[in-house]
Amino acid sequence: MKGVLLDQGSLQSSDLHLDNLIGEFDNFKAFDQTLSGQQLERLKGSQIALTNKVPLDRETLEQLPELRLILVLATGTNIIDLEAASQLGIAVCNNRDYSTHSLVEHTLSLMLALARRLPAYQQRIANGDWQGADQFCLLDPPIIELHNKQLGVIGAGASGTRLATVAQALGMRTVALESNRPQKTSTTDLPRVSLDRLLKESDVISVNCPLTETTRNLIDANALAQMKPEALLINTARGGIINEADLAAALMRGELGGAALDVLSVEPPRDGNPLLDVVHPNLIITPHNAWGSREARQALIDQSTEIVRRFKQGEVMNCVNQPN
Ligand SMILES: NC(=O)C1=CN([C@@H]2O[C@H](COP(=O)(O)OP(=O)(O)OC[C@H]3O[C@@H](n4cnc5c(N)ncnc54)[C@H](O)[C@@H]3O)[C@@H](O)[C@H]2O)C=CC1
Ligand SMILES: O=C(O)C(=O)CO
Repeated sequence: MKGVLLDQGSLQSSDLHLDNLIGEFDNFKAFDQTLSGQQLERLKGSQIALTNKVPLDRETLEQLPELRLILVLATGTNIIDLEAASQLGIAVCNNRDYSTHSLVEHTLSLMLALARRLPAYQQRIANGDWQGADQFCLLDPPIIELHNKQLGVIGAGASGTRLATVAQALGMRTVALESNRPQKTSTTDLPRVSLDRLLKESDVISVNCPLTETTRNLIDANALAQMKPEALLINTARGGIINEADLAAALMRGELGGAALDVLSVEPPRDGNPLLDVVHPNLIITPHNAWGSREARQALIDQSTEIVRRFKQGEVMNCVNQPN
């Protein structure tokens, strides 16, 4: 079995054990980075393509008759043309629940930093405001206490439910918007609500769903207008779920309490992004590294190894499409 990993550099794998994964292949080749247009030449003759964020479109897949499996080294599979893969009989598998602790710890940091207005206070100290103050403390801008506030999670899967549990420990009420059947989230602690109710009633909103044609631009100008003026919005899922121009405009008009984003619609944002130009006292942007603890990255490699091992035995684990 020949496998090609297109973007090993994205894993920062020097502190990881890759031997078991590589050992599953007769022939394994890894590239640090694969630029647009290089996918076809690199994947020719391989049965398994491994990719974290290198896209695989229909045109490329149609020219890879030997490809049997695309193993996405991530949970989000929006970089793959799933319909084309299905039609061409190529299975697409993802990694599940590998980074939940890392992602939720990151999201919690963002939520607390927004509520405590850490970016604004850091800036005020850098400006010398505390040093020259009349009183022993600064209390402007106002601090939000999360206890008794409502967290609304969009997507009650691995990360959304874990985040809700952690938020409950802070004394937050939690609700969820979830498209799946009610098994995972039928507890009274995480009642399901409509998008309208979640937007109108939540003090903190966290996006934890995949980017699909249904969720693209889910949070647009209309959705932002429904949110409380002091609401905090966090997105650790995918950039395209929030309309970035609409969010930038809402922030600049002062219509939102703050926002924290770990993901942008184009990454890295080489050509800029409307949100990178926003000057706002309560905006935090992190470089898509919520998943990136060493533990999570090793779990990703270990789960991928298991997927390849089972695939060789004829079982398709974590399949996200319906290959013909
Ligand atoms: N920033 C980062 O480092 C990371 C980002 N992610 C992103 O976060 C997303 C969520 O991750 P997990 O919670 O682990 O995935 P998951 O698959 O366990 O949960 C996603 C949930 O969203 C639900 N969902 C799908 N469409 C929906 C819709 N239209 N409305 C409401 N709910 C919907 C699903 O039914 C599922 O329960 C991933 O798809 C990925 O794009 C995941 C890991 C790390
Ligand atoms: O797992 C994911 O979906 C991520 O975005 C991390 O690469």
